[in-house]
Amino acid sequence: MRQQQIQKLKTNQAKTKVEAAKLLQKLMATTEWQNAKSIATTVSSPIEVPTPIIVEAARKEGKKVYLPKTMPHRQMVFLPFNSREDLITSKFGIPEPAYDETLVNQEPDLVIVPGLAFAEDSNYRVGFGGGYYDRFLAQYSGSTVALVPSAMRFATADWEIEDYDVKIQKLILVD
Ligand SMILES: Nc1nc2c(c(=O)[nH]1)N(C=O)[C@@H](CNc1ccc(C(=O)N[C@@H](CCC(=O)O)C(=O)O)cc1)CN2
Ligand SMILES: Nc1ncnc2c1ncn2[C@@H]1O[C@H](COP(=O)(O)OP(=O)(O)OP(=O)(O)O)[C@@H](O)[C@H]1O
Repeated sequence: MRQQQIQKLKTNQAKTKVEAAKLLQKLMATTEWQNAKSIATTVSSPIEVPTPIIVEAARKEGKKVYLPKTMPHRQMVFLPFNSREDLITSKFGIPEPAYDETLVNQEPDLVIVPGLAFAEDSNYRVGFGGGYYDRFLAQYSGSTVALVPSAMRFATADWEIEDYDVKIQKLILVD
């Protein structure tokens, strides 16, 4: 399912990019966004919802922006995003902040959760399969949202839901 979905997202890259602007507008209208002083997002790959516009919007509103860094044992920590130049590309090809224990923040006010597919009726998701977000979200108590372009949207989960899967609090959908 994951491989099939990656292919679909590749085919729909241009459409996802167009929809991203609308998704950001809807995100900015939520109370979760408006109340957040700190937000966590990712450095998007080409098949994902582009995140530079999210970072820009957050900065403009004075919100602190955090990015994930993957750690041993499939752990993930969030570190401040200051400049593109400070990021180090991981072995998975994703630029990440450098590790600094004193800067880790595992409770940003709002986490924008990435994924490959989202179920509209249950808010369950499929990610890249590392289990990083499921492990993190099991410990996290703030707000979670996901930006869902049409290519990631499913009326219901046609995949297996596992015990460790964590629902996203709010899915932002295109009209
Ligand atoms: N843009 C973005 N950044 C992100 C995520 C994401 O979904 N999107 N993540 C969301 O979680 C984390 C990284 N997720 C990962 C998920 C899976 C694998 C993974 O399966 N790696 C394989 C090697 C690749 C392969 O299968 O060939 C492995 O560990 O064996 C790595 C990272 C943190 N950063
Ligand atoms: N809270 C957890 N504790 C221990 N193991 C976990 C936990 N959550 C997930 N896992 C393990 O991680 C593996 C990957 O999970 P899954 O396939 O749901 O990843 P994903 O949600 O698609 O990926 P990601 O969260 O990185 O985007 C599973 O094999 C599962 O056993």
